[in-house]
Amino acid sequence: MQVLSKACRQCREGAKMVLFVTGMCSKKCWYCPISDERRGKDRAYANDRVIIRPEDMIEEARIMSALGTGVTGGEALLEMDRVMSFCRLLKREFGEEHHIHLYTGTAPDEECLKNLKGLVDEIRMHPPHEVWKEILSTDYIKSAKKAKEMGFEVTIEVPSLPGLKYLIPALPYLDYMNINELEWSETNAEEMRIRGYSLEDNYHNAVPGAKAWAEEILKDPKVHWCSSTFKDSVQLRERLKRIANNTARPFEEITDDGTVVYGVWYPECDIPEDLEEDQYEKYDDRIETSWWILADFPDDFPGRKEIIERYPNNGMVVEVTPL
Ligand SMILES: C[S@@+](CC[C@H](N)C(=O)[O-])C[C@H]1O[C@@H](n2cnc3c(N)ncnc32)[C@H](O)[C@@H]1O
Ligand code: SF4
Repeated sequence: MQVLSKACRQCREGAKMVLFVTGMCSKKCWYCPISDERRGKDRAYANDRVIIRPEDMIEEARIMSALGTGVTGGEALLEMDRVMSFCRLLKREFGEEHHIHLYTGTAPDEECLKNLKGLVDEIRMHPPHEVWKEILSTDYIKSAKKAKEMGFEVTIEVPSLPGLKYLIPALPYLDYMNINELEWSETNAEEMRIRGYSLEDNYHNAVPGAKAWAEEILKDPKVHWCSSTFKDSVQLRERLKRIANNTARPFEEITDDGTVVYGVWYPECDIPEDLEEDQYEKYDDRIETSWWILADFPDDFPGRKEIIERYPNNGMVVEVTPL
């Protein structure tokens, strides 16, 4: 039976915050999907929120009721002090049980692991594609052995590329292996085309054939396949639902996609007396209330009316429907 890591289980529930420590990285993986907006910039984000002060990160974790955090980048370990102080803060605020896994393209040595001990629960290494063939003679295996000895959970996570079978001998040194469906992005598109890869369709950023490369290694129960649709839809949707449950106003409806829906009325008369106070919010030019009140009783609300669907907590507007 497949064994799923704690980090992956929390991610599936939308309960893992993504902590992007820095966009800096000295490696040049041709398939790296990091966006131009983030790549090479020393700026930190908690999910999509820029971190100006550490409290921004705590606020983001709180708003989604995060049970854990995935520390990523760029190369997070280039900013060791920042990683340590962010993780320390998260553990202090949310308790030891707040599960932290850290992505790295490096093979952390003993000194680095000592710094992370007690702050990070799982080390998730990404040996670049060009070393897969000789994986057993790389520092990634040395690092995996040391990390396990020190009590970390140890995972290798790589994108699905030809040659995954070369990683099979690494499995005994690991707790888990994660194969990400190869993801197409604006920043790796040119390199993908050079290698003859194409885009599945206009709606998904998956590359056809990527699952077939993983077929053999996936027979091992330690190995987990993470599809790009899963990342784009399930993970995001579940996180939005958690944020919506914490932030939606009493008159907002939470959808199965984790968005919120409400009505907007630009009034041409006074607010009807039977509209209870917690059922609306008043602004200079408009009233926001339940969408169905405006849709079911249009004559009680003369003036322009519309239904808004948006990401929770004042997020991006998805749809505006005039009534
Ligand atoms: C983008 S990296 C950033 C963190 C760190 N620099 C590293 O390489 O692990 C995060 C994860 O994405 C994976 N990855 C890299 N390129 C990918 C691609 N094109 N599609 C899917 N996953 C990819 C890596 O294996 C790694 O596990
Ligand atoms: S190590 Fe990670 S962030 Fe750096 S180039 Fe490779 S995939 Fe991108």
